[in-house]
Amino acid sequence: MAVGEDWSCDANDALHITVVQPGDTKPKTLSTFHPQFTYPIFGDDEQIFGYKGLVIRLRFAAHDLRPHVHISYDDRFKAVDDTAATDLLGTLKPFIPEEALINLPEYEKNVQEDPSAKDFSPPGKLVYSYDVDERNYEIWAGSLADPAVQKILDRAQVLVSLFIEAGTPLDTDDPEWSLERWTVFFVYEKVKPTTPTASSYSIVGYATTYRYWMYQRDRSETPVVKDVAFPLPELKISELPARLRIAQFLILPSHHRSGHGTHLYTTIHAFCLAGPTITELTVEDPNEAFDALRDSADFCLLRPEFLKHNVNLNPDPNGIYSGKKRPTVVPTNALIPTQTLREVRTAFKIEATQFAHILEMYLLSQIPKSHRLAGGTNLARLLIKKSKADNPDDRRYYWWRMLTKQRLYKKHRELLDELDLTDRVEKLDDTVRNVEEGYEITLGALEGRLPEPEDEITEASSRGRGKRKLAVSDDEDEEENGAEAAKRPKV
Ligand SMILES: CC(=O)SCCNC(=O)CCNC(=O)[C@H](O)C(C)(C)COP(=O)(O)OP(=O)(O)OC[C@H]1O[C@@H](n2cnc3c(N)ncnc32)[C@H](O)[C@@H]1OP(=O)(O)O
Repeated sequence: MAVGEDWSCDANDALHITVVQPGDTKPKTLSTFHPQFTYPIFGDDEQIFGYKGLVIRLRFAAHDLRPHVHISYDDRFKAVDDTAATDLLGTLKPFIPEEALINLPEYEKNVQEDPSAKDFSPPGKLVYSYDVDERNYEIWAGSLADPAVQKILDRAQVLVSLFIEAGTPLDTDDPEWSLERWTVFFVYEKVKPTTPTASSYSIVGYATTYRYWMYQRDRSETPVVKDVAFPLPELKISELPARLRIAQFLILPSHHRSGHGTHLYTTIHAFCLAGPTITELTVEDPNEAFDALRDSADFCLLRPEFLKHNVNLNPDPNGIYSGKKRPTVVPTNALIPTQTLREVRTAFKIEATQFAHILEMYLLSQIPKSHRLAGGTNLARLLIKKSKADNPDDRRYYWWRMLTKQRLYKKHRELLDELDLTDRVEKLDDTVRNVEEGYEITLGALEGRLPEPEDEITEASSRGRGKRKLAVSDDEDEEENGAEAAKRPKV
């Protein structure tokens, strides 16, 4: 319909997100950017009907995220029968706090003359400080049961719909015991105040995390019906064994690719390590960019441990398979030190699938590139020679593919078993190749950035963490298939 085409505009272009701070006489813009998505607000087509020259400006004060919505346009479609311009305020209202709807001069006055700005400090406790390019940043963490945390989070929530695909804002009206499960991390830049009354904090990003009860069955005990006194003693959620799950993770576009996401992630991981009842760190629906960030961070974290323990693939597992006899199973325990790896995984509280990815990536990196697909190795030849290849690095690469295939097969067994043998083999081959290519991208990005192995071993030793066992054993499957396994789209 011609009317519709003329009067429609792209919602992502129309929406401008602006971070403001006090200026000489009125608030000034610190940064401005467009959202990545608007479909949760304006529908799948991300189109707004009925305006020409539409600008929806969503302002946030840099320190406390005080919000404001301002709508302007050159022309508006006059309603014809049932066809009318989108009700912008009505559409936006469920996503923004009521306080954002005051008039612009009043908002600007509130920001410019905010009497509490000078003494503002982010909610929660300061947990980490760092510098990037001679600018100072701080990470603060607080419970969602804290009204100060809730206030900033409520103001920030619309950003979830605008930047995190399939992300949904949290319900901060939940009962207190439930809110207490949540810890929110805020990243702020420590800035020179722009006016004598302005704040010295400017938002960079934030993440929400929650404790997720972890069922742990003591297999040595036979379940029995117990005679317990009623009522039961009150349980404190913080005292129960739990996984910590990252729900929403966001760095404002004006601060992307400066390492803030990595600092935020490693701070959350450190919080997880310090929590005596937290057993593991997991992530809810990570996207590709987050996976890349997490893989690099976890690789840098675990590599010194792997080096310290001389983790590598045994090219001659037990010596028995290199002879004439062809192995019928992947000799996992003879290929990698599963006991040590389980200890490392437990000590570092890394979720099983993620640990397997990092381990595979590390083992791959220990094979010289010329013996990997990325370095042009002769795969067809290797697939004939298999574990009997002459060169130990070729055998390592052969076993690397087998180990990775074993994990992939266990993970996708149901799906793969539906295929006939030829298709199954082909599918697994394709998948292992995709996985390998993904690892090569991360390894390539890290190349030149990692310290020398000797320096890393010293660093790992001085950290002195505990240990136990992992890998691609059947026990791991049980953990992965539990309701608590992270929903990773990655294989
Ligand atoms: C659980 C969830 O919430 S999943 C959703 C995650 N959040 C979002 O997607 C919201 C919008 N995006 C963001 O907030 C940010 O882009 C983040 C959180 C994904 C990344 O934050 P940043 O501060 O830019 O990450 P950081 O600078 O630490 O980058 C670390 C590494 O992650 C990877 N990475 C970061 N962003 C991207 C990207 N867009 N695409 C691919 N890789 C990326 C890179 O390997 C990068 O290292 P490099 O810059 O040296 O190449």
